[in-house]
Formats: sequence, C-alpha cells, structure tokens
Amino acid sequence: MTARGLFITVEGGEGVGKSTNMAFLEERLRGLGVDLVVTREPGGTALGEELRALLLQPREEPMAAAAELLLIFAARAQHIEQVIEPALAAGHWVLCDRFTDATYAYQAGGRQLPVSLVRELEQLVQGELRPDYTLLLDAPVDVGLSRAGERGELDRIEREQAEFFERVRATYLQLAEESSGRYRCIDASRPLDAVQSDLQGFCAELGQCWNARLG
Ligand SMILES: Nc1ncnc2c1ncn2[C@@H]1O[C@H](COP(=O)(O)OP(=O)(O)OP(=O)(O)O)[C@@H](O)[C@H]1O
Ligand SMILES: Cc1cn([C@H]2C[C@H](O)[C@@H](COP(=O)(O)O)O2)c(=O)[nH]c1=O
Repeated sequence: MTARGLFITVEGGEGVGKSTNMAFLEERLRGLGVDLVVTREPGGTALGEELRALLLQPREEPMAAAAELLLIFAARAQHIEQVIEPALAAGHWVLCDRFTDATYAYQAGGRQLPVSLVRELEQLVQGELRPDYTLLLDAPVDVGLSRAGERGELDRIEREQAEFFERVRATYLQLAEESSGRYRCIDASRPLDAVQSDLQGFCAELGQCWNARLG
C-alpha cells in the first residue's frame, strides 16, 4: 500500500519571506527525492485563483468579514478535493503556502470573527485533514510590512492597519504554542542565510520523519 504523503504548510504575516523561502524549501525537498506538489492558498486551482483575485483586489465597497471567510473556505474546498487529497493519497508530499492557520490568524485574529465559526467551517470543509507540519516564519510586523511595501502596490489585505497585523502575528504565535508538535517557528527577521540554515534543518527533519514512516 502507498504511504500517504506529508502535508506541510508555510505560514506567516505579510513580507516575512514566504515566497522567497517556499522556493528554497521546494528545491531542498525535491533534493530528498520525494514527489512534491507545491501549491498555495487562497488559490491552487482555477476556481481558487479566481477567488484569490476577488479577495485581494482593492475595492471601493468594503468586503464583509463573513463574505471574506466564506470565499476563503470555498477556495479551500475546491483545493482539497482537486489537488491536496488526491496528491496525499498518491503518496506525494504537498507543500502549501498558507492553509487554515491563516484563517485563524487573519479572519479570527485580524478581523476578530469568532474562532468557533472558523472551527465549524474547518470541520465541514476539511473533515480530518490537517497539516502534518507547519513552518511559521515570524518577524515583527514593521519588519514584514516594510519588506512588503518595497515590492510595490499593496493588495486589499496588505492595506490593513498595523493593529490588524499585530493580532495576526499574536494569533500565529499562540497557535504555534498550542500545537508545538506540528509547528516549527523560525525567526524570519534575521538575514536570509540564517533563516535558510534553519530551513535546511527542517528539511532534514522531514526526511527522517518520512524514512520512519516508510519503515
Ligand atoms: N530574511 C530576509 N532578510 C531580508 N530580506 C528578506 C528576507 N526574506 C525575504 N526578504 C525580502 O523581503 C521581500 C519580501 O519577501 P517575500 O516576497 O518572500 O515575502 P512574503 O512573505 O512572500 O510576502 P507576501 O506574503 O506579502 O507576498 C523580498 O524583497 C525579499 O527579497
Ligand atoms: C489562506 C488565507 C490567506 N489570507 C490572506 C493572507 C494574505 O494577505 C493573502 C494571501 O497572500 P500571500 O501572497 O500569501 O501573502 O490572503 C487570509 O486572510 N486568510 C486565509 O485563510
């Protein structure tokens, strides 16, 4: 029987270096010789990418927090059915740039929607599916926002106030503490080579976990 693949998610606030380090992780994990599917949320399917564009486009009409939450879970339902579940079942690893921890951080933490609402939708849309490992790239909000700002125009969510992102960061740190078995937290405010040296250690740990799973 094929061993189910590992589901690895990468999380963090704006500008912490997710994109830069996703590329690094992808290269190192492929180097381990595993079949890897790299994807992102919101997105990862044609429908999901359309929903992402709707979510991130600045708009005059404010988006209701509940509308934002439901669009995110709609994209996630499609992503799970079309990409994530089939890949894991076939024994591929899935490396996903953000998943439901982002919903806890941004919609429950940032937007202050009830956590119970996120939990109910998580159960409805995901059933038992949860990440095996979550890498949190953590940096002070001002460090991330200034890096994100250097990239050019800000999207709808990046335009939020600093207090919103402080709540996002605090929620991520709380999740990392509550789920310390699954989380690896990396100080992303350091120079890139220090961050990537820790990422290298994380990849080695994943390789060992996989070998143990294969017996
Ligand atoms: N450790 C680091 N030290 C200094 N600069 C960094 C570091 N990591 C990333 N950067 C730079 O910060 C900027 C933002 O990085 P990146 O786009 O990877 O962040 P991100 O978290 O994916 O952002 P977002 O999620 O908002 O798209 C880029 O210019 C990148 O080169
Ligand atoms: C999955 C997810 C994402 N978001 C927000 C977080 C970011 O502002 C954008 C995604 O863009 P990035 O390139 O990954 O930075 O969407 C959210 O609010 N809730 C979620 O569940």
